[in-house]
Amino acid sequence: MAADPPRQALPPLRDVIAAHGLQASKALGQNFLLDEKLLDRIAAIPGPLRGAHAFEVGPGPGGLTRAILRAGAHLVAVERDERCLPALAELDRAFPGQLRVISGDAMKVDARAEAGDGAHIIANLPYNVGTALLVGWLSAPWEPLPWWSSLTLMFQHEVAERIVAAPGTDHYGRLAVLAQWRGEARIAMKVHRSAFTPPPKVMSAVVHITPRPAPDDVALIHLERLTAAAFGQRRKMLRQSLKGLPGALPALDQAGIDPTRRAETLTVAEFVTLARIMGARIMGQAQS
Ligand SMILES: C[S@@+](CC[C@H](N)C(=O)[O-])C[C@H]1O[C@@H](n2cnc3c(N)ncnc32)[C@H](O)[C@@H]1O
Repeated sequence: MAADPPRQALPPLRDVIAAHGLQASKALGQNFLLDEKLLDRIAAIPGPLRGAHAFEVGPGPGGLTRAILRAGAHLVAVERDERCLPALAELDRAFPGQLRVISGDAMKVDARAEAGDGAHIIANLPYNVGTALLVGWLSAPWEPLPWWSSLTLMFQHEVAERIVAAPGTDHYGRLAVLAQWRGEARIAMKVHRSAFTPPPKVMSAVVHITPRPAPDDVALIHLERLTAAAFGQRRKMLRQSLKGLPGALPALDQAGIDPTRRAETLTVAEFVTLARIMGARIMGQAQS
């Protein structure tokens, strides 16, 4: 379906940055994307957005914001840098009724309350809070799905690799287990550093995550404790790294997992099985 034209012609993003004096701030992780074709491709990753709700962190001068609005979404965008607000107000006028901008820190905003259930989260994330925001969205209650429909998020390439990593690879760790327990995670697009203004030191990638229904008998807390202990000493055998975690060694035995294996060799399904057994044992002890 063709993209919605804005009600009034939009100036090129480079001119928006110049007109509003938006010198990029390193402290705010500002690396802007100005190529509108690239931005339209990113906004297309979640699938058709016409009439959908979307939530964006860090719209900045509004490049990705425009693309999401052109795709027909109703968007709530949270921006910490007040210098960007006039540029975003221009977008509000160009796409009337589609955009609501919240001036503030995304770490303190209740995204679910602001964007509503079913929203697609789409963002070129500031690198300093990107992982914390992701973990927050992945840790949201699953009932049996989370409140959001999908996550389309730009990270530094190394972080993207940690999210999608397979067992037995160097990047496999807590983030991979959490993301892949909760959803289907894939790298949807690699983005060269030269696409950004100013260019960051490293390459970037867009990760797309769609949620899968959570097994209702595994509590996040058990999976977190397990992966923290196991990957805290990732080169050690599980019988060593899990020694201090109550219930973990009997759970290994019950699951038939060789205690001489190392954390990085366990599949996400094996971690989930262990967490389920640990949780059941703790519940059983509490009831006896
Ligand atoms: C990588 S830039 C992306 C800008 C724009 N979306 C783009 O793609 O060109 C990150 C943006 O997040 C904003 N930001 C940084 N920390 C933030 C926070 N805690 N809450 C909300 N926005 C934040 C920055 O001001 C900046 O506009």
